[in-house]
Amino acid sequence: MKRIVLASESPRRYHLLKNLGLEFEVQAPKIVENIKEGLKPDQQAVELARAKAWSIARRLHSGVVVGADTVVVIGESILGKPCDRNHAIEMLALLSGKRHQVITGICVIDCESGLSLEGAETTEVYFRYLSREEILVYVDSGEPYDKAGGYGIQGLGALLVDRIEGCYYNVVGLPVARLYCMLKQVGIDILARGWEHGIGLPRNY
Ligand SMILES: Cc1cn([C@H]2C[C@H](O)[C@@H](COP(=O)(O)OP(=O)(O)OP(=O)(O)O)O2)c(=O)[nH]c1=O
Repeated sequence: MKRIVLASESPRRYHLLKNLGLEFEVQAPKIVENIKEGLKPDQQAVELARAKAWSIARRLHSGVVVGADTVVVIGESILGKPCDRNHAIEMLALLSGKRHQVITGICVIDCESGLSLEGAETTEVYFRYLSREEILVYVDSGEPYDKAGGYGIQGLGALLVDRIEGCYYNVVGLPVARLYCMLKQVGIDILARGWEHGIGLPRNY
């Protein structure tokens, strides 16, 4: 069984993988998240996912490393995490009543063969019109700060979202179905592993 290393400090990515019944290790990626000029948003997300994965993979001789990076895109702007309260308020005001894209880049590296797979998944997210009051109350919940675009769809941020098109898990930071297909290409079948270990919903769920 190949060892899997998640190159991420994101608690969301950890829980999404854990929910699939996967055994894996976590190592914090060591990169400075510099955005290169001239790259399209999906290319930027992949570039950062690749840098995170390689920062761990270059020290390993075996196993498979997974890196990911999530950005929010609205028009020409790419939103990362807000740096302070005003920045969070600004981001949410920008997203209010509009459609934006959440893009997660993923990179999977098989350390033994050096094979590297990468891709970007896009989900369209439509926000409700948010009142100033709603934005302020939401920001003061503290939820926006460690999240791209300044919201978390998996938490109170669900109340800001009218609807989405595409993968929900992609918005939370890891498109698990896409990752499943990538891991299969390096010889890891999450579905079969979970089944072997009796992971899955109870019959009457
Ligand atoms: C839009 C959105 C983003 N996010 C999160 C997912 C990512 O963790 C984060 C974007 O930051 P990232 O830089 O992609 O990841 P990270 O810094 O949290 O973790 P690491 O680099 O160690 O892997 O925003 C949510 O949790 N919910 C949401 O609805």
